Amino acid sequence: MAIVIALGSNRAHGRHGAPRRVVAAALRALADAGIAVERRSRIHTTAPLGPSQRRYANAVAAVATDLPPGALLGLLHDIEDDFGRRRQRRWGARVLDLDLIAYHDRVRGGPGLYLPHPAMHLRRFVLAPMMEVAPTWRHPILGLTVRQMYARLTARR
Ligand SMILES: Nc1nc2c(c(=O)[nH]1)N=C(CO)CN2
Repeated sequence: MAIVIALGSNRAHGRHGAPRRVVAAALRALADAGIAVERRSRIHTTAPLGPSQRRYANAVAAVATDLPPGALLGLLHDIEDDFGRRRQRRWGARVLDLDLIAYHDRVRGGPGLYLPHPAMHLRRFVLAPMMEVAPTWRHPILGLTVRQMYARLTARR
């Protein structure tokens, strides 16, 4: 069981600085917002998926909170806004992206929030850091652990 948030940045922030520092500051912002960060991965530098040319800083956090998923997502959006994220360009360079990846074994099919995150099992930049914080979490639809999903992704290439 785990509530997992993925953090990503590939654009510097005026005050916080480079993407790695943005991610570190965002982890602190979660704690400041009352979200207890139980485990956090190290900050990975990852090749961009999609059109952006810039590398990302990515991390995941396993958190504890009494907030239900929708309220937690709202809080994540508030933190993104505090970091000056602009929402217009899909998959453009971004200061801070916070995704709710998993909420224990909750399954939810939108609108606005899908659980688990529908692409999590295909994204190395989510699964590699998740291996550090929740390798035994099991995907409630696929029936696979993080370790198994990561192995499948790695075997493909
Ligand atoms: N490596 C990497 N690539 C991405 C990422 C990300 O966080 N890391 N986020 C995206 C939009 O959500 C698009 N591409």
